[in-house]
Amino acid sequence: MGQKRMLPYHKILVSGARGRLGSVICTRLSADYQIIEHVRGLDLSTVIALHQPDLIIDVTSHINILAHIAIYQRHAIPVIIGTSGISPVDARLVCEATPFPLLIVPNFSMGFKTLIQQAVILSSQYKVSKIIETHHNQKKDSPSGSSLFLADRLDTTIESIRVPRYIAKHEIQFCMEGSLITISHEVTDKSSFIPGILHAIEYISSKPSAQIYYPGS
Ligand SMILES: NC(=O)C1=CN([C@@H]2O[C@H](COP(=O)(O)OP(=O)(O)OC[C@H]3O[C@@H](n4cnc5c(N)ncnc54)[C@H](OP(=O)(O)O)[C@@H]3O)[C@@H](O)[C@H]2O)C=CC1
Ligand SMILES: O=C(O)C1=N[C@H](C(=O)O)C[C@H](O)C1
Repeated sequence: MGQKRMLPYHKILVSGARGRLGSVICTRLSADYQIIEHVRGLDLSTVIALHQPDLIIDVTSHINILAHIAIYQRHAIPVIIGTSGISPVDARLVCEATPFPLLIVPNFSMGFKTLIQQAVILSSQYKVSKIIETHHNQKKDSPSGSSLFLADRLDTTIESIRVPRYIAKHEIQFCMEGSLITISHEVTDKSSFIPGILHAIEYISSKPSAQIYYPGS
């Protein structure tokens, strides 16, 4: 009979628990972890002090994320930030000022890391033309968080497109003598974020320093 694997955490607080991504995370993680739901209107610091989670996942909004991070820094509990809208400059400042495990994860989809790796290789041979990011029209921030980090890495511009009933796509165009090369990563099912979230939970349990993190091999 196989032994049950020891889980790295017991009690996970999910801020943004009732949102599109938060609800998928809570459903999946509730099989293995005790989930504390933090929703708008509840004082975040009070909820943390009351429930003493051993890990926090934030999937809320670009408007409040820096204020939430300041609260996490006061409580010094390991935290995974999936919320977009943090600029690469702010992300680096947050990491420098955080002496405990904090992961800023611009994109939980495992394939996104491959997109970055391939883009970096191509950018050494071709001129990067632009990034095009396409998302569902309920998305509140623009450009997407992932495209901000891509643009920072590739030193290029971003075009944003919003479409009803869409999930997410990031494309990078490279140009060469009268032709274009385009590479892209598209999320076709929100469940594709879950393996990356599990990967991030495993990784943060190894107590890394605060960092920008892309799940995947
Ligand atoms: N890293 C990644 O791979 C991914 C990141 N994201 C990012 O995650 C975030 C959430 O996305 P999504 O679930 O689609 O968005 P939703 O708007 O569906 O969900 C966000 C949830 O957070 C709540 N919320 C907003 N502000 C606060 C606050 N101050 N305190 C507590 N709860 C709050 C919202 O409540 P209310 O409805 O009342 O506003 C809502 O329930 C976005 O920044 C998005 O870009 C999304 C997908 C993948
Ligand atoms: O809001 C979304 O949906 C997504 N947000 C993230 C971003 O802004 O980069 C990641 C993914 O593209 C889905």
